[in-house]
Amino acid sequence: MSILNLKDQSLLRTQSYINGEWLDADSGKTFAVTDPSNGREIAQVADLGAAETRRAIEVADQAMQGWKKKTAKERSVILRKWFDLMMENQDDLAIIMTAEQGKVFAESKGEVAYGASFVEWFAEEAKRVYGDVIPNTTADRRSIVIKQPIGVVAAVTPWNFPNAMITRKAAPALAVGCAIVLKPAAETPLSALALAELADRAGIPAGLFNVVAGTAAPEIGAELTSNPIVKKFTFTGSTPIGKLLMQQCAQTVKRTSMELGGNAPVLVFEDADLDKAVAGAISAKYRNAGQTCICANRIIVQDTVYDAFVEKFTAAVNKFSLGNGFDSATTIGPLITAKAAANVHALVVDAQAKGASVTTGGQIDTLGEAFYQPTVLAHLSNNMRIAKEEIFGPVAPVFKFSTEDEAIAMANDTEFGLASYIFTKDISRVWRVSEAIDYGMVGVNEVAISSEVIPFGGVKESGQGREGSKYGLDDYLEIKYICMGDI
Ligand SMILES: NC(=O)c1ccc[n+]([C@@H]2O[C@H](COP(=O)([O-])OP(=O)(O)OC[C@H]3O[C@@H](n4cnc5c(N)ncnc54)[C@H](O)[C@@H]3O)[C@@H](O)[C@H]2O)c1
Ligand SMILES: O=C[C@H](O)CS(=O)(=O)O
Repeated sequence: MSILNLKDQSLLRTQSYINGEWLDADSGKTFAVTDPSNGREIAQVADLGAAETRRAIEVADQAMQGWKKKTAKERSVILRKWFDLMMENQDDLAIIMTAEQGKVFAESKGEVAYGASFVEWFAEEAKRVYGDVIPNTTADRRSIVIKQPIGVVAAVTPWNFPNAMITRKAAPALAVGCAIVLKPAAETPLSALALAELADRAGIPAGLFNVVAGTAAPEIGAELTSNPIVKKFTFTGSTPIGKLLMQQCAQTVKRTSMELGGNAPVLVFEDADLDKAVAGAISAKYRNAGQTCICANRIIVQDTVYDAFVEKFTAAVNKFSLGNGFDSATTIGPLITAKAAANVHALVVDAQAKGASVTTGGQIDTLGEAFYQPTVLAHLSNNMRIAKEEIFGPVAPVFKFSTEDEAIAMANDTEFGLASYIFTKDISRVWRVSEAIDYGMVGVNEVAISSEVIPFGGVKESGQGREGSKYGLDDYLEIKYICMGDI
């Protein structure tokens, strides 16, 4: 009996979806999915492993042979139906997401729409996969370029966006004619399985979209990264795991896409609109309780406006309401686990021990061990762990700089390079700083930078490849050059 009050209870799937069928684990084992806000069990989910993963890859290869021969328009029509079904079931998908991931319900609804937008976008982009006719160097031949689906795709995704991180991969892969085998995070499999249910209803043929849920991530991952049938491996998650999986893919020379960790700076210059900068930094820091890859990880403010910024920012943080994501009064939910909250607290304790001051928050909340108080730290220094590590929680360290060159140096003093944000009214400074900082994405006086139409991705150890936008198809296509003689 489900504890979730869904309009359509059949969206709550607990078996994996392989070759168009709902399957238990070979072992019969299951694992618990729990609500982070109270530890209550939501469901027992079939706990699959490497053997089932291998079978999923094999059926994906078979299913792809027919799918890739369909026209882009035929694939587009089916993907559009998947989009329509996601939006028709937005509330139920959001209930499932808040229950297993903890995010505020309004954010869950937003993520479902965001996830659906990738399906809508790539249903259209599929019809614009163009080739080239190359003006040749000799008159007796013609050279053309065509683009073809890369092959069976394997995907591994994180718990923090349990819908959108899946469709951001599955939609372009399916759009160009690939099949995909997905391993979602064990913390949030129900969102992935609900997507599979809707894919089935949309008429996505059996074997094309396969979801293998399980707790044996290393074993499932080993199969996905080593099986020679898999031609593309796409990962969204932490940088350490991304590096490991890239190494595993090397043995079969798989093409990889990596969407990894971040350490986003927010640079606030003295000429910025301070209220706009505070509002932007608040949004960039505390979305999803600070558990996004592009969250503000270091807020870096010019010394002449530092005290005013900290005062305004702290006042805004004190307006947050910590609580259960289903409570309409809640503006910040729990972290994914008690361990996550303890990890965040360790960063705060380390900073305080090295001289940081807490202007608000700074503790695991009495609401429960997964609840971390919205926190602001001032008087930071570069020797603190929080200056270098991805916080992944609702803690805002506010650093100070004096000159533009110092701000750029501080922003670049990290192995990460995903998102960054600049607040200034000086248009010359916008260009100087945007071009000087080493990041895949730069928000200028704006932090809501993500959508399906933009190339999302990072540089350095934040990953490789881009998801979304017209560039998002490239990761799932191979270029073929054909030279035609006897002209
Ligand atoms: N760049 C982006 O677009 C983006 C988006 C979301 C999250 N992230 C990053 O993801 C991290 C948070 O997510 P997380 O905690 O789920 O990350 P994680 O790396 O711990 O796990 C991500 C996925 O990898 C799986 N995994 C873990 N170990 C594995 C192994 N040995 N073999 C195969 N699979 C394995 C997990 O089960 C999960 O499905 C943060 O670093 C965040 O910045 C990046
Ligand atoms: O956490 C990573 C997500 O990609 C963030 S966003 O929702 O795409 O901005």
